[in-house]
Amino acid sequence: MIFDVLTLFPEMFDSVLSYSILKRAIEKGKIKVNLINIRDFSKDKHKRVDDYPYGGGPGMVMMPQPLFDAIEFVKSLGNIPVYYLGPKGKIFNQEMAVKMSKLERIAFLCGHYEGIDERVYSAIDEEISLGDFILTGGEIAAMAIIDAVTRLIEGVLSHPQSAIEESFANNLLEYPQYTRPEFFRGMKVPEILLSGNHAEIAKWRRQKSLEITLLKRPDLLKKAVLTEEDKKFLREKGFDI
Ligand SMILES: C[S@@+](CC[C@H](N)C(=O)[O-])C[C@H]1O[C@@H](n2cnc3c(N)ncnc32)[C@H](O)[C@@H]1O
Repeated sequence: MIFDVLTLFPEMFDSVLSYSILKRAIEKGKIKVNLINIRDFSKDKHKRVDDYPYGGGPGMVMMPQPLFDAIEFVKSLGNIPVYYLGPKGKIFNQEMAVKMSKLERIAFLCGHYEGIDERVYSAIDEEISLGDFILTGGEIAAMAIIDAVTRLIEGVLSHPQSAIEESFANNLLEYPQYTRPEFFRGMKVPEILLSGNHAEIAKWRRQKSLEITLLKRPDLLKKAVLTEEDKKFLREKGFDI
């Protein structure tokens, strides 16, 4: 899968792409991150990409010309959806990550300063937000999304089961995980996990997953695919289903 990233700060991506799963995904040829510097598209003799907002107000706004040209360059490479990363967009989630992971190529436009000239919205496909807060630029949001999507691409994780069991995969939060030692500061690993009884462990994990989701994110349960046994368990815990 190819990610095209339109940014004023391509160097910001260096460290994130040089470690762990993203590094290995690049080495294995599973993903390619094509960093495109928006400044290269500026027709201004000083390579300016921002200007003062009409009507006054603080900060600078990214000018339409370099952004339109950069987006049109990406579009000339193929049928590539261009997502603007901005706080007014649909909030990113695992379902969107799964959909994106099935695409061959996708582009992200990272804003900066006070954001982009409103007319640029006519050139993008959709705006995606990382959450209800303001970032300095879209770069960190693009990195987060690239990371979440890459994990879902076949052959990227050495244990593909991880992506299936992780939180949000089925609109349930993941069950609790433990590792060595068995005892730590008076806290003991649940006995069932030491039993070697895989069927009972699977049952315990499923119930814990339901319990944690009920406690921390009951909103997710409405979208989760639940068995009759799950529903019975949740009813016993007082959930109206
Ligand atoms: C400082 S923000 C501009 C915020 C803008 N003035 C507003 O109030 O909506 C600069 C850039 O950061 C990015 N950004 C900020 N918050 C974001 C979020 N929650 N998700 C994704 N990108 C975000 C956008 O690309 C935006 O153009």
